Amino acid sequence: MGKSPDKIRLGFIGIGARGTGQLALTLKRKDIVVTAVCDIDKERVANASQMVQDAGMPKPTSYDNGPYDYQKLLASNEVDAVIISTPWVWHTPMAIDAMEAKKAVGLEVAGAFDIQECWALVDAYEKTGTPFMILENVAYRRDIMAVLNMVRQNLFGEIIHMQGGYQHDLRAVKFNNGKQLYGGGVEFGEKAYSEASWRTNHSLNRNGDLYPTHGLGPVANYIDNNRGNRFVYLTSTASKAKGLNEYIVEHPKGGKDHPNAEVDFLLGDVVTTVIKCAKGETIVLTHDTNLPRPYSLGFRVQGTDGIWMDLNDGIYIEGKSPPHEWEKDAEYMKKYDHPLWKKYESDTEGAGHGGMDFFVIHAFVEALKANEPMPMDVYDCVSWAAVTCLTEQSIANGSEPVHFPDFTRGKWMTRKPIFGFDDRY
Ligand SMILES: NC(=O)c1ccc[n+]([C@@H]2O[C@H](COP(=O)([O-])OP(=O)(O)OC[C@H]3O[C@@H](n4cnc5c(N)ncnc54)[C@H](O)[C@@H]3O)[C@@H](O)[C@H]2O)c1
Repeated sequence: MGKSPDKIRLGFIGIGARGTGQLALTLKRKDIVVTAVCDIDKERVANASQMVQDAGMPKPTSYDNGPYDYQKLLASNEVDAVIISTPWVWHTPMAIDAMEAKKAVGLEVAGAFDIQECWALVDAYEKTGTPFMILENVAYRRDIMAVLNMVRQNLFGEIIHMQGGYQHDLRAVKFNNGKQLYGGGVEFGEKAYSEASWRTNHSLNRNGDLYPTHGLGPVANYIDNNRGNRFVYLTSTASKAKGLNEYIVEHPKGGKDHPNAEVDFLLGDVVTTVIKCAKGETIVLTHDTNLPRPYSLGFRVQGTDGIWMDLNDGIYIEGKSPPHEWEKDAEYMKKYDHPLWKKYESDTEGAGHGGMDFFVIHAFVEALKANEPMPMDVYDCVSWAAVTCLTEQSIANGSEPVHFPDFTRGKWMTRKPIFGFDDRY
């Protein structure tokens, strides 16, 4: 990969809300140097460049010359790896171009548009052998990793059923006034800023689970997806779509006469999906981003000996817990705390989303330095992301069952689980 002896030379493609956060985290590390920054927004590039210099690194090369300037960054020999944090339509072309240019890829999360796109990612990875990691941060949440320990130590017995989802009131993310990140107006598309300028269009035109990985990635690791198990088929059902319209009509900057009050959003407010796995488990996945609600990913893990849920911080283990009563999970969380969290707790301070964002960058960089497989790889990425286009298909056809392709081409039967087994990353 042509890396410098002890430092990975990183380029950032897309330095908006998420990319800036990832950049700030990365700049705290002594084993990376940020050599290139790229965005179509010149201000964001200038800001990122300044952040890099303020961290004591040399001025990175700026790529801000339009939507394809990232290809120049990829062609340069000043980067070993890239972090891609762009709008969803760019993920696959950028990741494929990066793999072909032999730049290791850390890719932000998204859902897929179609199955061909998923295969194109797999093919590029298999053809080039370039390291690829999907940056699914929730997999590293502290309770999620403690429960991974519990699952592996058989606390719940044989796993039967799991739940998770993206249950996050995004109304103030999907609409703003074109000037600020969250809220302040009911504009989307060209008149809006950050995610409201692109993400909301997906709610307008698509009906499916648009953001599956935060809910699915963590539980997929519990059942060794693509490593002894795999998703076989799903069925999906969408509720009616009302929340976004109501938000526009009731917003002080909106109202029933605002042009956006006429817009018909296709995305059902609550999309519920059931995934059936090869080893017989079921997973219920929820996408719920258009209605008032507190944030909760709604995890549940249930086996022949017990159950855990995050919503009530509750656990019940038959024979250990008082009969038919939830116990609070705090003691279990301490007892089963994952070695990674014990080891790196102090490094997680200030990292986003309760510290879990530290681990996802950490894993990417450490696996690269060690020249070892990424803990969440291209097969994980596509099997989770495929949920989006498969749910669109299921919903469009009256909740019909839709089969997952076997993206591993049979290797799921022999691949060994690696996520969370290593106390380095
Ligand atoms: N893992 C997480 O917790 C998490 C949190 C937030 C966002 N995300 C993901 O991160 C990604 C980015 O989201 P965001 O919130 O930063 O959005 P954003 O709109 O704030 O940032 C996207 C950036 O990409 C830039 N861009 C667009 N086209 C480009 C191109 N062709 N070349 C270079 N730059 C380009 C935009 O100018 C913008 O600065 C999305 O996939 C989103 O789902 C993940």
